Amino acid sequence: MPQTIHVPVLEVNDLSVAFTRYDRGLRQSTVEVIRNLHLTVGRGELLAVVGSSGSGKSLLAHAILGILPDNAAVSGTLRYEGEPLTPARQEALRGKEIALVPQSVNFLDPLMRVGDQVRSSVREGDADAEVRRIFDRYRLAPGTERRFPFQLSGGMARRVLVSTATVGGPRLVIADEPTPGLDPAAVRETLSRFRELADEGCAVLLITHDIESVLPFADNVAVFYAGTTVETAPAGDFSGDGARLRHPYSRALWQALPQNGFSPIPGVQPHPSALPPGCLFAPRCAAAGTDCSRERPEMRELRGGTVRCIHAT
Ligand SMILES: Nc1ncnc2c1ncn2[C@@H]1O[C@H](COP(=O)(O)OP(=O)(O)OP(=O)(O)O)[C@@H](O)[C@H]1O
Ligand code: NI
Repeated sequence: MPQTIHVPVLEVNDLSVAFTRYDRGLRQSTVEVIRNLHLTVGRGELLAVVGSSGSGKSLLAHAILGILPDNAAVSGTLRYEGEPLTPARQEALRGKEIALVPQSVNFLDPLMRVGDQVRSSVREGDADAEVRRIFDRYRLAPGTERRFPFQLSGGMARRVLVSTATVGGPRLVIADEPTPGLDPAAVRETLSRFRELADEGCAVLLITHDIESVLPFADNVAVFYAGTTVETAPAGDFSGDGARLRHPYSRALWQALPQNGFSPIPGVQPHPSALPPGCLFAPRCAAAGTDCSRERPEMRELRGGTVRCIHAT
């Protein structure tokens, strides 16, 4: 028997995303908003991506799908099922094998009945039957098909977005903040659906602010800070006082939760156009020494996860 080689569904290696701005007349400046970003998601894995607003989570999703605006320059490598994810492949797979649950319900076409929107994402089989099957799965009543987006509640619109993304049987689902504005029961319900997709063999990348809600459903967590990953950890490492976490920022995020004492982190995340030298978190880090400001720490493996901090043990 040939040995099974474990290839991740998605591999992101040294990704960077920069935007070119034309300030005034011919003056042009480039701002790098994502850099040195690494992550992998495997079959059956739910990877939660957490980090504060503006840390680059949505841009990562858009880079994977190939839907960044024209003034964005991307470098690094993306691999899907072991093969480079070229723009042509992104276009061919987008909305099919690779599906996005977008951050905003405004992605629904306001002038199109929701049944038609979901139907257009069906890949094989009887389209009407597939739409009924997926609506049933996400507890959307049959009459929902004929409604327009403005006739849906926020929670229903979210479930329509999930239906659209999953009706075609994707192998990689990227959900960008799929639960804002939902009550706690609806949040758990939505997250358990993503867990189900992972259990069926899908690779799921779930972007969220709500680290606490996602933990029971996630296998691993990638922590973003100022446009890069500072740590990847098994979800179980987010527990107790956070001692098992590797990066001071992950620990700070964890300790900022109300049930963990609500200790806020002093300072703010640096703007992409004014990054500090060395470690990006150093100016806010209680454990930082002068050595932290010398160079950008490399991502390294540590205790079953990865970390970008020279002092982590
Ligand atoms: N089209 C653009 N041109 C220039 N800068 C941009 C553009 N889109 C996003 N950015 C910048 O890139 C950074 C990352 O944005 P992104 O939307 O990925 O953050 P996010 O982590 O998804 O935040 P949130 O949690 O608020 O959704 C921000 O500083 C943002 O201002
Ligand atoms: Ni976002």
